[in-house]
Amino acid sequence: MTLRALHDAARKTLDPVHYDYVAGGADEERVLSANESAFDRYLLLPRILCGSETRDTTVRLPGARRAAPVFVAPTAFHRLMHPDGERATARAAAAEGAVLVTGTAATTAVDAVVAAAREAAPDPAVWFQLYLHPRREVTEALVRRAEQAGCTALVVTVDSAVFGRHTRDLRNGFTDLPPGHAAENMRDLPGAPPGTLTDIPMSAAPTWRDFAELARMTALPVLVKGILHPADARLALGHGASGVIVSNHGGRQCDAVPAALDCLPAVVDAVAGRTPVLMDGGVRRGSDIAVALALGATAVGVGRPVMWGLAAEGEAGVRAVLATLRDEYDHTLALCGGRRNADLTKDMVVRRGETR
Ligand SMILES: Cc1cc2nc3c(=O)[nH]c(=O)nc-3n(C[C@H](O)[C@H](O)[C@H](O)COP(=O)(O)O)c2cc1C
Ligand SMILES: O=C(O)C(=O)c1ccccc1
Repeated sequence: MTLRALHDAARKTLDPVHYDYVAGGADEERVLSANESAFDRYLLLPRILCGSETRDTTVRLPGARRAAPVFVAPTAFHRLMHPDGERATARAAAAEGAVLVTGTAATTAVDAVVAAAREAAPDPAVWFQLYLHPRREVTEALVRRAEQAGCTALVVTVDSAVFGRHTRDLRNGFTDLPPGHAAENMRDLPGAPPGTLTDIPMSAAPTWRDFAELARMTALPVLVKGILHPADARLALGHGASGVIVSNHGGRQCDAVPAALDCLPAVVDAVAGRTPVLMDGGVRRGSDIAVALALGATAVGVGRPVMWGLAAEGEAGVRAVLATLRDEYDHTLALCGGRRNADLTKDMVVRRGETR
């Protein structure tokens, strides 16, 4: 099954309101389309007669060596996609050797997510995504839940001082989760009772002080997700971040920002090798992974494709998405004369219409 076929199958099986929730973006959905079309503006310039019969696509990330430079980006409410929800995603990611970033908005508690991953592989890598909460004790309780569950890194999302205006959800009147579904990690924590789309309180004015405080709360590596400006990448390093994720939240927050891929090179320059630079947004095929790596990314995240695989075929569908991306990437690497990820360098990408 190709990613496109899984997307079509998901669209057919899902409640159209839930399909729209995942597919949609903010406002006029300009950034949503820009993320994907940015990849069409870059082309690969392969090197020849320098390849290898077998390639090493493994990647070293904070707290984990993984099979391929692809991770599952944090997305909310997997049980809206499939009854097995996050457990299926966790088993699939672990079996395929990919990092799973599970998050505060998961419909399965983080300890159950890590337990499911461990059923599929002895040494999975599950990271936990959270927001800076208005109340420090809520943030701290989530950090302890993630640590106790066995997560190996934290991801703090910093592009969501306010919820994005999701046009399709507003049009569809989608505000509450169906009965029996909730943001399980929020259970028994102060704040609104779980059950609505927006019941995860987020600080409306988070600061670097709050971030640094969180980083000091834990011995786990902490990555910052939602960096677009190179100066913020430098600040992240100065405040104890173990990695940055260039992301515009899949076009679901500010609808007037550049494509994530277009923000990558300046962040890579600013970080200058001091920490891994991850990116997400619009990655749909193996050659997209190769382009992002050539532009300096250590690994790329996928959000919606995983949701479509989950909706279409549960665990098998997520495995198909991750395996397809890895195979396509390995194939592209071979065609570019690469033996390992680091062989993809900046001189091997050109803008459409240009050559070296
Ligand atoms: C349905 C949905 C829910 C999301 N929920 C979260 C979330 O809870 N936390 C977060 O940091 N990012 C969230 N994101 C953003 C993703 O982590 C990621 O940045 C984005 O989906 C990447 O773009 P892609 O879908 O084009 O791969 C969500 C994205 C989608 C589509
Ligand atoms: O939908 C989203 O993009 C998202 O990030 C989110 C976060 C918390 C609760 C629900 C959705």
